[in-house]
Amino acid sequence: MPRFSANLGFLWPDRPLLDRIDAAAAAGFRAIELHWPYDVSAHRVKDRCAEHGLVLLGLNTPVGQSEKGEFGLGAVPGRQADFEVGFQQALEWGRTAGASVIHVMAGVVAPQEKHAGRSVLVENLRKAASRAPEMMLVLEGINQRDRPGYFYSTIGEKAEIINEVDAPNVKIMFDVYHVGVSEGDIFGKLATHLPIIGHVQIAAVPSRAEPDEGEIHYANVFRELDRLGYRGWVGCEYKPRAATDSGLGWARTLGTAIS
Ligand SMILES: O=C(O)[C@@H](O)C(=O)CO
Ligand SMILES: [Mg+2]
Repeated sequence: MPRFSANLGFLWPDRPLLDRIDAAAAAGFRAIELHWPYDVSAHRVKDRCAEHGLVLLGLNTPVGQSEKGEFGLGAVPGRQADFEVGFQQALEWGRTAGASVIHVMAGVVAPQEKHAGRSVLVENLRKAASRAPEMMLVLEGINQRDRPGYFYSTIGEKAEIINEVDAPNVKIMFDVYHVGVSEGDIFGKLATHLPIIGHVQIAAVPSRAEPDEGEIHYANVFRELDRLGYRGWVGCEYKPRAATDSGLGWARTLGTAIS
């Protein structure tokens, strides 16, 4: 069965980041992943993870100007210089904290700019990948219902970009929730793209709650990941229905364990 990581962007939202790390350890998680931890000291996060023996996986590049609707800058024409600054910030924070993964966020791109956005993203990724050879850079499609206009929502689009970038440390973040909402055929896509899948995330479809309700039977997804030989982490990136701890029973219901 998979190894689970607690996504502290969504789990234990009622407490500060360092307390969320304590909570993840107390719940039995052996790894954590973050969204945008930049207002917390990377040294303190590193120390707190070390206290609990937790692996810190990764974080996201900054969103840019969220008040203007930006949600990442990787594929946004004209914002290359700001992307570089943001990537450097993610890299420095991640290196200091001991992370090994950076989710390079592509961003929202107008339909008429998509063609240019693709070249921008490929170029940005090539530079980023060579600047951070020890990090795995992951690309995630976000479904159009949650984030209209996001640069990509399908696994195929990301696979094409990765092929074009042609760097060994650029991979897919396969968020089963987004794939389920956007296109389905989870097993087919896992099998086709397994060699370039660097990280997996889960949540119920369509609610994005604990992975024990809705359209996807996650016990089967976990078995399929095992059958395919996936050896990476599975990030629990769901929005708890109520208190995070009271919802953790999903693991036992699905025949697995958090740790
Ligand atoms: O799926 C998501 O939304 C996240 O993985 C993310 O990093 C951006 O919000
Ligand atoms: Mg995700």
